[in-house]
Amino acid sequence: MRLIPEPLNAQVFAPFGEVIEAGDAAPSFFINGGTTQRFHDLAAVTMMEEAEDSQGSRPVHAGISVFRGQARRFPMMITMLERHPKGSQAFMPLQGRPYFVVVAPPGENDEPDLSQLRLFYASGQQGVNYHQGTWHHPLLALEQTSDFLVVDRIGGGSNCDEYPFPDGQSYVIDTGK
Ligand SMILES: NC(=O)N[C@@H](O)C(=O)O
Ligand code: NI
Repeated sequence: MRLIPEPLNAQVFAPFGEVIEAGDAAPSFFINGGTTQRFHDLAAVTMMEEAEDSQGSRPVHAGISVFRGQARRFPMMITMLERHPKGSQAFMPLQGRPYFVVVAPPGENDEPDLSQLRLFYASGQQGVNYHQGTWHHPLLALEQTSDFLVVDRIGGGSNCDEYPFPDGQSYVIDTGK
């Protein structure tokens, strides 16, 4: 089955997370004597604490990392999704390059509802913050190797559930170029 890319905006992405974008619709105010416009609280970082029994591990914190994603080749077969049940995960492009986002809503089951699978085209000015538990495909950089600032939970316990699609069930994504 082929997934059709949809333009990304805060409304359509709301079931999956937030869009991080310094646009006209974003709440903002001026600080630093009017020299800086603060686009305020665009997304929430959520994290679950350590399990009681995790001895000696570093305290849970929101880590800031850089992901250097290699350009994917298209058309591409999507055969799995993952989720982070203990924390949110945010991606912000650092070089203004577009990327694809594949998501399915979070839920109580151990499997995503693939009937609600969505493909979004994110511009190079849009970041995404996946809600805790939102099913998503790992980073899908387009065109060229691209750097992304990533904010997610660093801490103990298992925080990455992977779901390989059942045999014979796969989805094709393409840039249409
Ligand atoms: N595994 C990892 O750190 N990256 C994924 O979570 C991803 O969403 O790219
Ligand atoms: Ni992830």
